[in-house]
Amino acid sequence: MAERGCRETGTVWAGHPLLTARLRMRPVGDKDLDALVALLDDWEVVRLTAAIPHPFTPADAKTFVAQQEVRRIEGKGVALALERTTDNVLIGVMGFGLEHDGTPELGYWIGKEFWNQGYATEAAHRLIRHLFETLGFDRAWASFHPDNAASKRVLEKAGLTFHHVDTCPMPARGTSVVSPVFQLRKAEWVMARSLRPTLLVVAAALVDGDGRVLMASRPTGKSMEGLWEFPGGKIGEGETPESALVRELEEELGIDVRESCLAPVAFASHDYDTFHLLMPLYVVRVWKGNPSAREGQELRWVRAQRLGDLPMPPADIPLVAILRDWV
Ligand SMILES: Nc1nc2c([nH]c(=O)n2[C@H]2C[C@H](O)[C@@H](COP(=O)(O)OP(=O)(O)OP(=O)(O)O)O2)c(=O)[nH]1
Repeated sequence: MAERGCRETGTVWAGHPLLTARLRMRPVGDKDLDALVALLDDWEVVRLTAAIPHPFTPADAKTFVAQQEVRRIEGKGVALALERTTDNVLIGVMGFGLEHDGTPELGYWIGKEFWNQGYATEAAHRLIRHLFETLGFDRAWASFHPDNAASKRVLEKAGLTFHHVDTCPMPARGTSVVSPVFQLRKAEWVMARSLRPTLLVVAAALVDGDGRVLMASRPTGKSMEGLWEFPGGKIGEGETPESALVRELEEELGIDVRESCLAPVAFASHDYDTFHLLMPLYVVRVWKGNPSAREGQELRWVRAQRLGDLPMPPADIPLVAILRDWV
């Protein structure tokens, strides 16, 4: 490990959940016991993993959670529950350990009903950023069973490449296997990230006479579907943020807003996996027409104090506290 990030040496967890577009990642705990058994007592999920017993019982889940707490406290590694933000459902676990050679080894599994939906890649992107940016590691690696093509794809999408092969023990299967070892260096990761575009989006907090804010659900089939966002959209070529917002509000909600009625109050600056989002937020208190859902979204008027109860894109979460003061 070269330099450390902004954390003390020996710390493997910064204390705050890691957020992705669809997931909240936080240490596993007792509240996950039932869900762990439900997802892991499944031969298809565990057959290519090294250390997960089969069958997987409630006692195994208790032992796992207790062991992970000790590892985290001792600074040896952390296992993060992958919780879906829209419904708080546990979909799998991803984490890392320093036991092998002091550099983080990634490990993960996803419950069968959540396979092939991009969750592991999404979580891996976020965990790698945590390792390099927050914890200051300069390399991460992972190995996988040679029959596990899905695991290989996840690592490749997260930017890891083949490094060497190694004999890996699989204690829970009573064997060992010659496995490919993939790795990613921080310098390569920084280079790949510098190629991502910055996406300019503009959004509005429409506030009614009762101090409620209009939120829109992201429609089915779009990224982050089901999360609640501020109406708005991408700033087109030749548009100012204000002219783009006036256009978007007409297209999405059928309302007529004057540029002079847009009050800039905050902005979001957020790293998504494939782009960086820069999004000014304007408060709008005056408009013509009744907002109606024109693009398949659901609309909801929400008191500013209750905005935090809605599942939102991670970029929007810091905006909620600011809006509470404004509205
Ligand atoms: N309008 C809006 N977009 C948001 C918010 N928070 C947030 O992360 N975004 C992201 C989601 C999208 O990636 C992008 C908005 O672009 P858009 O509204 O034109 O998006 P879209 O879903 O049609 O985009 P796409 O799937 O076609 O790329 O900004 C928000 O509060 N309001």
